[in-house]
Amino acid sequence: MIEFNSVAYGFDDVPVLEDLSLTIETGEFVVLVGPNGSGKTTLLRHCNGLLTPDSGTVLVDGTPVDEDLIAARSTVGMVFQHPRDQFVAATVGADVAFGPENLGLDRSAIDNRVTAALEAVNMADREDDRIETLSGGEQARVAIAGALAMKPLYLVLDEPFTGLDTPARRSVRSRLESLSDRGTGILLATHDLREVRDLADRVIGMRDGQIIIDDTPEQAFADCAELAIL
Ligand SMILES: Nc1ncnc2c1ncn2[C@@H]1O[C@H](COP(=O)(O)OP(=O)(O)OP(=O)(O)O)[C@@H](O)[C@H]1O
Repeated sequence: MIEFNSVAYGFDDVPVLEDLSLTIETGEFVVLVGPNGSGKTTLLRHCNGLLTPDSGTVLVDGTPVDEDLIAARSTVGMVFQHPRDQFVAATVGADVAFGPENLGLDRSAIDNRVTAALEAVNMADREDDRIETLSGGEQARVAIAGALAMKPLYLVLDEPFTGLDTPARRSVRSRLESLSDRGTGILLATHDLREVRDLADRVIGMRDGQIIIDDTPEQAFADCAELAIL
């Protein structure tokens, strides 16, 4: 379970999140929507300690994130908005191996994780490909594989469809669907609720750093239209 308890956060004393409380259950598929600047990315970055609350707490499976960053980062995988900014190596295999290598695993365990993560995103046998030669959709899937290689219980994705063409969106979407089916909790921020409405268990709508909708996809879709937050 990822828990936000009365979290407040500001940049340079400008408040962004205010008294925000939220619980995401293990295995849930939660979609986060809201206008530009409503605080979605800021919220997501608290899930694995990239940002620390000014007040309040964020807990992952009961442990405050800032008390055990390694545990939080192994449990919560993060896929950023522009996958290109996330890559640390020139080839697919080396990039996906980077996280497990930092866990100090032995080579065969690392290789197994890389193979499984690439299989999960339909990129098996592409380990030697150079990242710069991949399409946008393939890069998005490699970024997801990099997070999966840490065997996270939760996957947090910030606008994973941005800049992708239709086939690539479909492909990322179907990967997320199968991960969710296999029990990975997913928290995904998007501008386009339609894209993932049928995958979501629950939709959270934000405005001005606060949660104003927390409902089933059907109800939330209607509320988003009414509140003009999409
Ligand atoms: N590094 C930063 N320094 C100062 N202000 C920031 C920083 N990052 C975000 N902000 C501000 O915090 C507010 C929330 O931004 P955030 O990126 O969390 O919103 P968002 O809902 O993810 O927006 P978008 O949909 O455009 O990505 C905005 O007013 C933004 O300008």
